[in-house]
Amino acid sequence: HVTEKEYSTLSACDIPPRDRWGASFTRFPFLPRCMTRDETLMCMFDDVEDMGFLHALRIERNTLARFIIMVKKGYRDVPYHNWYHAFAVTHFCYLLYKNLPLNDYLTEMEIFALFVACMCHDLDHRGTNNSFQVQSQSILAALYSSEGSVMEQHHFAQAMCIINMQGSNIFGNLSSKEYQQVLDLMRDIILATDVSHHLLIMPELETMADEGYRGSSDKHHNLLVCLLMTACDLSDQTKSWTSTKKIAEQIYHEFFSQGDLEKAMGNKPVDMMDREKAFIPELQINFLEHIALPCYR
Ligand SMILES: COc1ccc(Cl)c(-c2nnc3c(C)nc4ccc(C(=O)NCC(C)C)cc4n23)c1
Ligand SMILES: [Mg+2]
Ligand SMILES: [Zn+2]
Repeated sequence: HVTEKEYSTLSACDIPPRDRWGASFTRFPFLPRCMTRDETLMCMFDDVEDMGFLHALRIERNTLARFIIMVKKGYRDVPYHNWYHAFAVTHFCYLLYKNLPLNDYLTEMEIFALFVACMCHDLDHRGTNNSFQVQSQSILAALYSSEGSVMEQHHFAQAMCIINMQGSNIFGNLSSKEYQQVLDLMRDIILATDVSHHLLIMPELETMADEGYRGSSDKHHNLLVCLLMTACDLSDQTKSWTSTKKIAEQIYHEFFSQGDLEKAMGNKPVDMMDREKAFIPELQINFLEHIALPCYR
């Protein structure tokens, strides 16, 4: 539920982002996590406005304001997968838009779907991963384990709940064809945030990088949006060392809490989630070497 007071402040004033946040706001070194919680809402609104999506997709300002507030409410207060993660990921998508010629490679609908998927991609995360859902026989595993990507299916379902709420359907003024298209894109992109999906498509991404991107290929469009989504999801790794190190601490806080839960349930956690076994520097070098660096390269 969003009160009139909450959304009216957000949708009221429109100052250009550079004037409000400074020139660094649109550059890759910008640290989105240095903003206050209230500023993140205005910043997210400015990102959408600055990309011209309000006009292009006929979104009413109050609808966008309510949507952003509902998405923020949809995140839990867990160490890493909280609202600030969603905000940092989404702002990086804006940085990609401002610093790279995305329009040469993707349609406007794909870019918009990517941006909204960034906002929603970890909705209602509990700080535990897919294997924990199955292991603990959680409600989400009961709902989704047959199709795999348990958490990612839940994140998408939560996004659809917000979209279907009166007053926050930012896709409400799209044609029925565009509406179906953007929801299909959202689903593909959010499901692609399952790290095992990224590992699966890495060979295809390397082939596409070697052979060159073909704008005429639907497959290449799909591979590129998935790659950019992962680039946004991992974007804390592209910032200053201080920031990156602080994020790693948040991540292992979540991982070790899951490991403690698994031990309490009589199960053996994987080393990276076992605070007695994990050696963070080595784990991080492996993650950066095999997943993060190849992604940005
Ligand atoms: C793209 O989806 C996700 C989902 C969840 C997380 Cl936490 C991350 C993520 N974002 N930043 C990081 C950093 C700095 N280190 C990480 C170290 C390990 C793993 C991990 O899941 N390893 C197991 C797997 C390879 C089988 C994820 C890490 N990670 C990305
Ligand atoms: Mg996720
Ligand atoms: Zn994420």
